[in-house]
Amino acid sequence: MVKQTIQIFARVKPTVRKHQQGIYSIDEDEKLIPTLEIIVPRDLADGFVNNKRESYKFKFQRIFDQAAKQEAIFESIAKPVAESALAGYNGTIFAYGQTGSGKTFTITGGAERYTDRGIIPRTLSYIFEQLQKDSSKIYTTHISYLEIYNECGYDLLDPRHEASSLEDLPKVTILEDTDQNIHLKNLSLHQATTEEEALNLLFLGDTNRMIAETPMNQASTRSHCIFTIHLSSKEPGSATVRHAKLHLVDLAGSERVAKTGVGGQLLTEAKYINLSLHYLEQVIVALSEKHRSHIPYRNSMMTSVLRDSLGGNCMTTMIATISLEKRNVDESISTCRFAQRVALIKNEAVLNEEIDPRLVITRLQKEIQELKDELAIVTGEQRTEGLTEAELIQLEKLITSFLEDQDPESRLEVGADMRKIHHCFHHLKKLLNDKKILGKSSVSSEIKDQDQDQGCQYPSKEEEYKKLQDILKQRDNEISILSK
Ligand SMILES: Nc1ncnc2c1ncn2[C@@H]1O[C@H](COP(=O)(O)OP(=O)(O)OP(=O)(O)O)[C@@H](O)[C@H]1O
Repeated sequence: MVKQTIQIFARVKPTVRKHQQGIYSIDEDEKLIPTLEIIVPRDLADGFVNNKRESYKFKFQRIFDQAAKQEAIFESIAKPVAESALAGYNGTIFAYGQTGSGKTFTITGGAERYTDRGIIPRTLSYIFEQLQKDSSKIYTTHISYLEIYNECGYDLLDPRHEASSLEDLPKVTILEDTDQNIHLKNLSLHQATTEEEALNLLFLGDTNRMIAETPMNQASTRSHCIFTIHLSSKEPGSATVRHAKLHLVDLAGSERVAKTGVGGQLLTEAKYINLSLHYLEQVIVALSEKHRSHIPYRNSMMTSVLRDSLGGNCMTTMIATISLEKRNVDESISTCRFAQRVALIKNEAVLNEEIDPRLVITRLQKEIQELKDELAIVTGEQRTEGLTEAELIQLEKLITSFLEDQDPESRLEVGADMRKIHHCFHHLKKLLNDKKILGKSSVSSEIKDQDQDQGCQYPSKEEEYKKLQDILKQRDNEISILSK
């Protein structure tokens, strides 16, 4: 078991104006815990952030400044989580921040340049590279991609390409079993055997997400997206299987409704988004308080789906995306505050190992068969039904490879089944009678036949015996003459 608090990282989005001096500073040396200091400009101090303080300090595991490359983000944040998932631990990486602060850029990446690839494609690439290297295990990878919009779940991997709005996609609902495990009904799981197949699924999901996006529903801003890599592994011949889920989550914009000042449909959306992020906050507050027995996971779909990631069996990482333009200072401060609370949550990740009942059944069936065979030999009770066509072919293959094997120690292993043993003897006899073998073994009789044709006579056993007796008698006579 690995006990760990949720790891928090901050990423500052590049500003349009190159020098946003005086708004923030990063101190990497302060007792070795990196600190982000946000300085509220004087003209804002009495405004949005209605507070006398001018400077706010927040601690993070690491802070990535504007120039940070996608590669560095992957190496420091996502790679360790992917490694744990490969070892059998659940993992979650979620990006949290206001609209436009770089959540999608960080999680999925930018479309313009290859180097802008985000955490999802890089993680897929890394995972498949590792799977290729490790031949000691058999791995299976499945992908699912869920979008949550206004408290409804949608399957983004619907392959029909018929969705013109989000509502056309299959609706995903939550089911809870008696052990309080969450199941997502209608969320399709797709096997990916190569990086390319997995990337195609990501592309399909992002396309469905874009198609379903209307001006009123700018999906990336107003919905939560959860891309999940389901990994399972087992050693050849073993019935123990390890499972791990790796959630890569792009949350909706975290800005507050009051400030956005929207109306109508957008207000409804903002209310929902706000509500689900509010519920996320409630869960996080409840988890960070000691002795809280009830955690309100069930209040929203997102917290239900991410239940294990928050205070459960998971290694979780949060990336606070921050836009430090003057007008975004107050939102950035609330993002950082949220992150500080998240950092208090303790998770306990366990190795998700289980015995696959199907593999156990197959192994036991084989064992039963072997025991039955042995018992039949011991008791003399033999199986009488004929061997199947497949069994006969298999036996003949075994005989051929046994005969071809140059190793004098090689054995013909057919198990303790008398039917198979008999068949082997029959087959060997047939081979012996085969022309080729007969040809070799009849050489001596052919020579004998030829000699007889030429008038040669071979002595019988009696004649040979008499001849030897004569020689013995002759030798005795010779010895007695010599001794005189
Ligand atoms: N680190 C970065 N480097 C370069 N461009 C960035 C970076 N972060 C964000 N951007 C750009 O800023 C814009 C907004 O970013 P993005 O869409 O990722 O924000 P978001 O937080 O996901 O917003 P939303 O809540 O609307 O989904 C995009 O054009 C993106 O390419």
